[in-house]
Amino acid sequence: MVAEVIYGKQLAENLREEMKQEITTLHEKGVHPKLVVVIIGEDPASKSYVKGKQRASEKVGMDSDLIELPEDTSEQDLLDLISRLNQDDTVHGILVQLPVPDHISDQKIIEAIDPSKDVDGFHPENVGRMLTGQDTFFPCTPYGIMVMLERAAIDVEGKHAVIVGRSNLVGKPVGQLLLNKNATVTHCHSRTKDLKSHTKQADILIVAAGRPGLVTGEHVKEGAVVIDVGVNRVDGKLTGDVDFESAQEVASHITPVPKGVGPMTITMLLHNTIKAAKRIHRV
Ligand SMILES: Nc1nc(=O)c2c([nH]1)NC[C@@H]1CN(c3ccc(C(=O)N[C@@H](CCC(=O)O)C(=O)O)cc3)C=[N+]21
Repeated sequence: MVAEVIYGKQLAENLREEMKQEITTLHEKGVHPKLVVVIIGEDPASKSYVKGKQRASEKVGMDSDLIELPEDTSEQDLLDLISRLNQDDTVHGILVQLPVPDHISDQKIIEAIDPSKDVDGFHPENVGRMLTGQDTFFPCTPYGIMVMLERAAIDVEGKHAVIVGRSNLVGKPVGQLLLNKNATVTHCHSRTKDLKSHTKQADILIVAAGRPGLVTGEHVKEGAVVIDVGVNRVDGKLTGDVDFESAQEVASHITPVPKGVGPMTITMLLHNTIKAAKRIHRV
C-alpha cells in the first residue's frame, strides 16, 4: 500500500478562504477580530513561527499585533502586559509564544491570560472544559489534527488511536479530543517499554515526540493513518518525527512535514480568534 498524503496546507488554504469571508461579514457588523502575539527573546525558530502567524492573519484580513520583548524581560513586566491586553476591548486573542525564557514561569503566564482570550486553549479553565466535553477553545494543533481527520473522512469512533508524546501542548489534549469522539486512546512516551508493540496496534498513530525519525514503517500497522506532529530543524530543514518514505509504504494516509499539521495549527489559531471576537461581541 502507498499511503494517500493528507496536505494540511491545502486544507488550511481552503479554510482560510472561508474565514476571510467571515471576517468581512464581521467588519460590516463593526467587529474587528484582533490577535496579539507576544514573543520574548531572539530564538530564530520561534521568530519564524511567529512570522507565519502574522502572515496568515494578514491574509485573512484579521487585525494582528506583534509585541517583541527582550530576553531579559521580567516576569512581572510580562504579567503587567498581559493584564493590559486582558482589559483592552479591541483585543480578542492573546498568544504568548512558547517556550518563554527560563526565568519566567510558563504556567504563571498561561494562567494570567483571560480564559475568554486564550486562543491557544492552554488555560487550566479551558483545559478543564475540554476534559469535561464542553465547548471551549481547543489547543490549535490537536484541533487542527481533528479537522484534518474529519475532512479526510476518517471516522475515529471505535478506532484505536495511539499517541506518542504527552506534552500539555499536543500529546495530552489530542488524546482528550480523540476520546471525546469515542476513539480508544493509548498514550506512549519516553518511558514506554517496547514502543513498537503499541504503535503497531494503532489504527490512528499520532506522533508528537519531538524526535526526528523516531517512527518508521516498522512501527506502523498496514492501513493505519499516520499523523506527524514533529517540528524539528535538522541541518536547517524542517522535518517531522516520522520517516516519511518507509511509513508511506505501510499506511493508508499520512501527513507530511512541512505542509501537514503546521499550517492547520495556524489556521485553528485564526479560527479561535474569530470565535473569541464573536463571543465577546455576542454576534
Ligand atoms: N503559544 C504557542 N502556541 C503555539 O501554537 C506554538 C508555540 N507557542 N510555540 C511553537 C509551536 C510551533 N508551532 C508551529 C506552528 C506552525 C508551523 C507551520 O506552519 N509550519 C509550516 C512550515 C513553516 C516553516 O517552514 O518554518 C509547515 O509545517 O508546513 C510550525 C510550528 C506553533 N507553536
